[in-house]
Amino acid sequence: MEAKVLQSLHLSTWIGPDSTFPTNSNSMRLCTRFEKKRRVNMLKCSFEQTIKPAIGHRAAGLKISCTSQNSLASVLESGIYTTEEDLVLKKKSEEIEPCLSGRCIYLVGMMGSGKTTIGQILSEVLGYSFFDSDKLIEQSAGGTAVADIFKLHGEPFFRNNETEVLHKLSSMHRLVISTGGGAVVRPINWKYMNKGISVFIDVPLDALAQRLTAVGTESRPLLHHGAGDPYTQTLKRLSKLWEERSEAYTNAHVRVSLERIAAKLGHGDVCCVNPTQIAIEVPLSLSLSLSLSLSLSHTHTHTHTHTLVVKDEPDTRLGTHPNRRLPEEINP
Ligand SMILES: Nc1ncnc2c1ncn2[C@@H]1O[C@H](COP(=O)(O)OP(=O)(O)O)[C@@H](O)[C@H]1O
Ligand SMILES: O=C(O)C1=C[C@@H](OP(=O)(O)O)[C@@H](O)[C@H](O)C1
Repeated sequence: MEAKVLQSLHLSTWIGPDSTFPTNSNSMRLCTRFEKKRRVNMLKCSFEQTIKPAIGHRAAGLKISCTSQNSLASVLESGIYTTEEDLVLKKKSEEIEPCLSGRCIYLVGMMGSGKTTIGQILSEVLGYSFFDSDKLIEQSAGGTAVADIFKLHGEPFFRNNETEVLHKLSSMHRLVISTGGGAVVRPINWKYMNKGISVFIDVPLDALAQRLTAVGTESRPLLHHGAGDPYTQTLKRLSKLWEERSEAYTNAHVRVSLERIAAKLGHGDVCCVNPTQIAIEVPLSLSLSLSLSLSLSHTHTHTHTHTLVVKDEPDTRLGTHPNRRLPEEINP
């Protein structure tokens, strides 16, 4: 990343990639010939997170300060740097956005699969608004946290509110919605989510357990557990929920698989895949699904008008990606 930053600011002529080394998470020092020639003993680049502090969302403000002997630092150059991944995401999102016709994107997946993190990134690049259904439920309960709603009123009360929130959102447009992990279980919720396009973020359970153990399970009442190793307990709870729900996730129009992304990127471990890399896969999967729908329409109808099915009810027969049709009408 550092070398690319420098190149983007045309500093690479005097600072090569081999002359950089990180100092801490948000800065690096540069040792260069420039340093000797101009009697500058340190150059320091500060990376300032300028957009959202989501993991992997690495657009950064770059400020290069130059400290010479016995003098104060001065700013040499500054600019906004965006990683190559951010640019790919932006491009792919811009390509798919007109095909969405304002339809909402519903992210579904198990707890901790990154729906909120990825949803925020996606909404930004699509120019959509972002909603987290859990937050809306909390608002409708007067600011009571999800965990407390479960404790005070029980799960059925929470689920009714969840359905109500999804009902309200279903009449809206240009939203990316992070749904709760259990929203897929009620068929009525699919009736609402199928007004838009649903994307299943599929993350292996052990990776979920690692993430959720790292952040703590306090805010996720279905993962509360008693004694025992937290990782093992969390994995056990997730496995049970997965048994109950895995089929319901196949109702989504497309599936984004972390294992597949990791394999594509040559990572042995799904934990190496950052949220931007996952977000890129959403427009990619959608465009693949759209073009498949298009070719299927060509094959089956031999006409130039392609009407894609709007599904009001869950249909597990079709499964997910790549054959599930999107609720989209395309007129090429
Ligand atoms: N690709 C990723 N790699 C590592 N950690 C992630 C990734 N995506 C999300 N996380 C972390 O996992 C936790 C759960 O993410 P979140 O977006 O809240 O999931 P969800 O909304 O699906 O429950 C958060 O702490 C988040 O920072
Ligand atoms: O899986 C579930 O049933 C739940 C997931 C949570 O949302 P996240 O998936 O955003 O953690 C939240 O809706 C509630 O704790 C129940």
